[in-house]
Amino acid sequence: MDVIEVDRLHKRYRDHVAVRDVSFTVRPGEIFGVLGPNGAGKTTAVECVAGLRVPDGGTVRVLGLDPRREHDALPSRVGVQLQESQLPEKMRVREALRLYSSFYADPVDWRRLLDDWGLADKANTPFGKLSGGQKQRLFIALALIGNPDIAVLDELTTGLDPQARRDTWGLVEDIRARGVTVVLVTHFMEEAERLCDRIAVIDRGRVVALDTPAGLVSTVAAEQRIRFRPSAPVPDGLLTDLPEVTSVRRVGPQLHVTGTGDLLQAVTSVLARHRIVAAELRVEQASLDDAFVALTGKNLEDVR
Ligand SMILES: Nc1ncnc2c1ncn2[C@@H]1O[C@H](COP(=O)(O)OP(=O)(O)OP(=O)(O)O)[C@@H](O)[C@H]1O
Repeated sequence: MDVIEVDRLHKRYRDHVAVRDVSFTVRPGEIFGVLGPNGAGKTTAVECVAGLRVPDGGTVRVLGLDPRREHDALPSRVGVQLQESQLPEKMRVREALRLYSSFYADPVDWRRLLDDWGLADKANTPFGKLSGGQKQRLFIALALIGNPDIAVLDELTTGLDPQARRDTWGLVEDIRARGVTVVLVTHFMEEAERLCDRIAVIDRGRVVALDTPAGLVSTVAAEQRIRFRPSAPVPDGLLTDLPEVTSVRRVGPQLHVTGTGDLLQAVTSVLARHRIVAAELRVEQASLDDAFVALTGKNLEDVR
C-alpha cells in the first residue's frame, strides 16, 4: 500500500492558487523528492500532507488516514522538520529533546537520539550556540522523536555549507535505513539526484513530471554529446551516415557529435576501422539540470 496518496490537491491563498490539481503517491521506504523553483507550491503541498494546512480541494491520505479529519492520529506517525525551524536561543539541546518527547505517548528514548545524531557532547549547549549543521541534526532528531513511519524534511540543507550538506545527506540515508519513508523538499538538484528514489517536479503549483532521477533525465533529454580531436581528417559522411548520429559540427580542431543510443560505441568503432584515434575524448550526458530546464523553462540560478 502507498503510504501517501495525494489526488488532485488544490490550495489557494485568497485569489492566488498555490497548488493546483497536484497528484502523487509515495511508496513505503522510499526517499521521495519534491523539487521545484521558489514559490512553486512545494511547502504548501507537503504541509497539506502533514495535516498542517487545510486543502481547498482534492484528497490526501497518509497511512490510510485523512490528515484533516483524523488529525490527532497523525503527529506520532509523521515527523516534520519545517523550513526555517527555530527554537529559543537559550533552550539547551537536552531540554528541547525532553520537551518534544513529552508531546508523544510512546516516544523513542531521546538520549539514544543524542547519540544517534552525534549530539551527545552538545546536550548542554544552548540552541543559539549550535552550528548550522548541528541545528539541522537536532531538528532531524526532533522530527524522529515520536518514532514516525514518515519523515517530512523541508529544505533540510538550505543555508548549510557544501560539506555540512553532504554530511546531512548521509543522515537522510540513515533515516531511510531505519525503515522510515522520507519526503524531501529541496531546491538542490544534486541533492535530489543523489538521494531520491523518485522525484515530483513542481512548477507553478502543478506536478510537471514524476519519475526516478534517471527517468527524468532520459525522457526529456535522450541526446548525448561527444567531443574529440581526430588524429586524421574524417571522411565526409563517415559519421553522419551512422544511424546513432544526429549532427556533426567542426569546432576548431575538434568534432562535436550529437546523437542517441550507443553513440560512443558507434563513433569510436567506425573511427577505429579507419585507423583514426579520437584524442581528448569527452562524453557529455544530459543531466538532471537539463531535464529541469526542459520541464520548467527555468535554470538552476533561478531556483536557488
Ligand atoms: N500563508 C500564505 N499566505 C499567502 N500566500 C502564501 C502563503 N504561503 C505561501 N504563499 C504563496 O503561495 C505560493 C507557494 O508557496 P510555497 O511556500 O508553497 O512554495 P515553495 O515551492 O515551498 O517555495 P519556497 O521554496 O520558496 O519555499 C507562493 O507564491 C507563496 O508566496
